[in-house]
Amino acid sequence: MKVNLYLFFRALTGLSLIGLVYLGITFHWIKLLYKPPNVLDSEGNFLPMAPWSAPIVREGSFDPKLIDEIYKKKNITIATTVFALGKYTQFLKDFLESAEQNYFVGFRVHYYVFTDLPEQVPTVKLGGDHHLTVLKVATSNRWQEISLRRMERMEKLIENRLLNEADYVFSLDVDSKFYGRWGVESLGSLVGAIHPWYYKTHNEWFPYERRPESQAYIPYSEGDYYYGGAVIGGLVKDVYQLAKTCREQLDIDAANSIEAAWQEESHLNKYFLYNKPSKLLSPEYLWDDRKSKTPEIKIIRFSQVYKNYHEIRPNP
Ligand SMILES: CC(=O)N[C@H]1[C@@H](OP(=O)(O)OP(=O)(O)OC[C@H]2O[C@@H](n3ccc(=O)[nH]c3=O)[C@H](O)[C@@H]2O)O[C@H](CO)[C@H](O)[C@@H]1O
Ligand SMILES: [Mn+2]
Repeated sequence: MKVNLYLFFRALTGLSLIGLVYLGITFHWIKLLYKPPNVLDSEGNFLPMAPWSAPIVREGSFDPKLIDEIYKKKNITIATTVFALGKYTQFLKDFLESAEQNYFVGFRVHYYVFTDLPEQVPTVKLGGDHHLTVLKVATSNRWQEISLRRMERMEKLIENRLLNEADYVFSLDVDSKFYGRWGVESLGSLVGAIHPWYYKTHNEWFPYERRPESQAYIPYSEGDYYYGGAVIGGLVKDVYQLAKTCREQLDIDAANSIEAAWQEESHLNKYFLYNKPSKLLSPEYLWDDRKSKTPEIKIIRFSQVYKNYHEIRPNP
């Protein structure tokens, strides 16, 4: 009898422990450090701000004429890096032509086109005070490598040139097209764009890097927004810090033979988690042609164009 009671209590303790672990796993949101922010309000419109008082730029949050007047007096230069390696040179024409219709029209823009195929860079007529420099880089046979090496190349370009040549810098994906105004309203010291596929997703389900072995690791208990790797911007010195830090973290991962789930985008999200952007761009500034327009999107300004991954990437 005594033995049975003992066994009974042992079993009870064991089961309770299993139960607690199960509850712990199921409800790990209990451990959240803070309530994850929403992107939309109860009526389904974009909220005006992130909970650290950073504006979320969207249609209606600025007066284009007024804001242009303010910035005209500042005589600024906006550097823009764009990478087109291998078959991605085919995107340059639409990217540049649509940029010339919509991107910082009336302001000084300097595009830096990184490519392994300079002869394939199309000649596009640039508007007044828009300039373009082609920079030749080595070919790579892995798309992941091409994408993540953008951090290092941006870091070096800033070190060597941009500190003297520009005030702000944006890094943009080339497989994209401008459909609407993208202007000075997007400027800030550190700027990130909310990813079009994840702004209605709870932060537990964000595709952050979840393996603690990677420098891009973000635990399930943290995270506020999911930012797209296709748009990074800000003051030259702030973007320099970002690019340098991400490049260092990517190097550590490479030395440990680990590649984050979404390469530099994962490292960018880690950086933005602990160095919050001072301005967020709503998904108007980073849409996807494959995604139908939703009611909260009043205008699509910049969008990823459709591409057949198997045909254009050097490797699966
Ligand atoms: C919308 C968005 O946020 N997209 C991000 C996403 O997928 P994406 O599917 O948008 O990645 P992607 O194939 O467009 O590659 C990113 C960029 O790398 C360049 N490239 C890539 C392959 C190649 O053969 N040649 C070439 O030039 C090009 O500038 C391209 O725009 O995840 C990537 C992770 O690595 C990047 O963070 C992208 O920015
Ligand atoms: Mn892309």
